[in-house]
Amino acid sequence: MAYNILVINPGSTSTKIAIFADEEKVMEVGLDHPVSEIEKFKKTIDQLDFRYQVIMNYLKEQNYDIHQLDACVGRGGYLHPIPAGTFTVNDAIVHDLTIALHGDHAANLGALLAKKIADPLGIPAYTVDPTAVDEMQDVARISGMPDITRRSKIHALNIRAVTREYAKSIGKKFNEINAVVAHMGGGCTTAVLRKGKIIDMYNGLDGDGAFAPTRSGGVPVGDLIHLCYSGKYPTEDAMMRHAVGDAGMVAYLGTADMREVNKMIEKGDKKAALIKEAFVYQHSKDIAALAAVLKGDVDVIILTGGIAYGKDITDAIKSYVGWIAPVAVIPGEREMIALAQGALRVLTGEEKAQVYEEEPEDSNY
Ligand SMILES: Nc1ncnc2c1ncn2[C@@H]1O[C@H](COP(=O)(O)OP(=O)(O)O)[C@@H](O)[C@H]1O
Ligand SMILES: CCCC(=O)OP(=O)(O)O
Repeated sequence: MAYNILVINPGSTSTKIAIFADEEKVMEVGLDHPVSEIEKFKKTIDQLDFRYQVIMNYLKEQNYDIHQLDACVGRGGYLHPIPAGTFTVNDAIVHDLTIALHGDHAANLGALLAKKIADPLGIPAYTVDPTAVDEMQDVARISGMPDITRRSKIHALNIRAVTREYAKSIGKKFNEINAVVAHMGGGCTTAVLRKGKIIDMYNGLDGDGAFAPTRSGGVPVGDLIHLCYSGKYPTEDAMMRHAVGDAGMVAYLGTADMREVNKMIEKGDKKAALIKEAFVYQHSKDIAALAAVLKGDVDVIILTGGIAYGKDITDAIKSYVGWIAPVAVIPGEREMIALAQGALRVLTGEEKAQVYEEEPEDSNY
C-alpha cells in the first residue's frame, strides 16, 4: 500500500498543494490568492486560517477524503540554523514560525498548515530542508565585521533536489557531488555543495550576492549607510522593504517577471537589456566565486528556478562560467516532489525525523 502524502508549498500570492501516493503525484494545483485578499492581512501569520480554509475547500470540492492521508508535509521557512533533512513539526517549530522569530516569509506557513491539517487526523506533519538549513563551513561565516555573521538562508529544498536529480542522472550519489547551484526564481540564491553539503552561498536576502527580481543583493555598504540615514526611508521596515521586496529588477524596470523584461527588450528598451545583462553578469560572478571555494574541483554547475527556462539567459551564463565545469540546466523547481520524498523517507523508516529544539542560549544568530 502506498503512503498518501499532502504536500503544501505557500508562495507570496498562491499556495501550491499536491497529493502523492508514495512518489507518484496524483494531484497538484496552485491555489491563487488575489492580492485584494492577501493585502487584508497585516502579517504573513495572519493568513494562516485563510489559506487553511482555501486548501480544505479545494479538497472538499474535489471530493478528496482527507482521512486517506498518512502525513502532511509543508515547506519550511525561517527557523534557527538546522541541518538538512526532514523534521517533525513540533511545538518549537510552531512557536518560532508563528512569531516569525527568524524572519517573515510565506514559506513559514507551510509547516504550520501541515500541522493544522495533520493534528486532527492524528497523522504526522513534517517539513523538509527549510530555508534555514545551515551547513556552512566556519570560514564562510566571517563577514568582515565581528558583529555581523554571514548567515545561511537558501533555497535548500530545490537546490538539494536538483543536485540529487543531477547525481542520479550520471549514476552518482548525492553526497559524491561537488556542485555550484544557482537558483534563479522570484528569489535568487546560489550555493556551493561539497560532497552534498552546502558549505557556502550567496543568500540574496541579506544584501549578499546577485540581485533578484525584487531584491537588491549586495550593494556598496557606504552608500547603503548614507541611504539609511538620509531620512528617505524613515523606519527599519521601510528600509528593509526598499532592499528586499521593492529592489532588484522591479526597481529598475517596474516588473519582476523576466518574460516581461524580454518583451521590453524586443521593443528596443536599452535599459531593460542592460539590467538583464547585469542579472546574468552578477550571477556568473557569484558562480565563479563559489567555484573558487572548491578550488575549481567542480563536477557541475546547475542553473535552476523559473528564470532558468530562459535559454538565452542560461546560454549567456554558460558563456561566462562554462570553462569551470559542465553546466546543467534544470529549470523550474522540484520542491513538491522533494517535500513528498522527504516525508516518505521517514514514513518508510529510511530516515529518522529530526527534532527541532529551541534555539541554544549561546547562539549569536
Ligand atoms: N520562459 C521563461 N524565461 C525567462 N524567465 C522565466 C520564464 N518562465 C518563468 N520565468 C521567470 O521566473 C521567475 C519566477 O520564477 P519561479 O521559480 O517560478 O518563482 P517563485 O520563486 O515564485 O517560485 C519570474 O521572473 C518569471 O518571469
Ligand atoms: C532564502 C530563500 C528563501 C526565498 O527567497 O524564497 P522565495 O524565492 O520563495 O522568496
